[in-house]
Amino acid sequence: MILAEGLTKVLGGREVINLSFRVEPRSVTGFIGPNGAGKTTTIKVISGLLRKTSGKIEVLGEDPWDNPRIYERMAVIFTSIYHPQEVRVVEYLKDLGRIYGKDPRDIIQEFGLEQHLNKRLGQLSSGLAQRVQLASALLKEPELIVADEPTANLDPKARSEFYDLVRRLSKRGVTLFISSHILSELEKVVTHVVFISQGKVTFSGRINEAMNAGEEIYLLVDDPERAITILNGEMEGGYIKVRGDLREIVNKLDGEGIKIISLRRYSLDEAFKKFSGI
Ligand SMILES: Nc1ncnc2c1ncn2[C@@H]1O[C@H](COP(=O)(O)OP(=O)(O)OP(=O)(O)O)[C@@H](O)[C@H]1O
Repeated sequence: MILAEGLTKVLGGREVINLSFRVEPRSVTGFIGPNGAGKTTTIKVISGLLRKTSGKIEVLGEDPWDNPRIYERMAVIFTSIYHPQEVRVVEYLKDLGRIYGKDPRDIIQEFGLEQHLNKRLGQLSSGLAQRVQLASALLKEPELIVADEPTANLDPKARSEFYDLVRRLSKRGVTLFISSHILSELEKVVTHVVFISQGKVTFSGRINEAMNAGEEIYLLVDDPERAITILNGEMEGGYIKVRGDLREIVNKLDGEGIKIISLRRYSLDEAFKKFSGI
């Protein structure tokens, strides 16, 4: 769906990205990196808003700068909605519906926008604006959605609604490429990740490969003092961090009558830090 090979972009005389990665069809791929890593620059090159400096970029099999026709098959979503603020939701969706030859009524219903149709785009809360943006993106029935920090301005409830939509779209077969640094939620929806740090890819692959790279296991137990001694672990936050075979660890605690309240292996955040040497 997206293929970058030695893709570079020079801005202000400096090479800000130099990347190789691939986005598999029907995946939900998280594009993860700290501020300034080059996510927005990469997404602008993918969207054909910026021309690459060198290397290869293919989106739906074409170079996005030379083949604007691919935009009929993809949608790009940014943190904020870039459309005339005084236009009403209903006019906006109807206009787009006319362009793409689609009746917007089903989408309006699916996205629960009926009671917001007369609001102007400039009046919408961030969550609602993001919902309208996604609804409008779907009017073209895209095969690929590229989203740059789509949840950055959203509160936790709106973020969780956004990720529910991502799951639904993914079930329909849409490929999604989503940049973010809010990893705790992205972790629940992505199938693949591309980690980027200082313009370079530090890991690219399936999420389980990224998560398996962690050797630590984090445990919340009802008797941490005793568990630390038994397992030779250390406290990290409220959790005990241990290394070793998961089954052996659980058996040892069971044998001592220590109850495990919660257990987790690794988070996307920790995987990112490990791969990026942070
Ligand atoms: N027009 C420009 N001229 C010069 N340097 C730029 C320009 N645009 C971006 N940069 C630099 O390129 C680097 C990558 O920026 P980019 O916005 O792509 O990062 P990002 O990962 O999206 O970060 P953020 O999460 O803060 O948006 C940064 O160091 C930034 O300062």
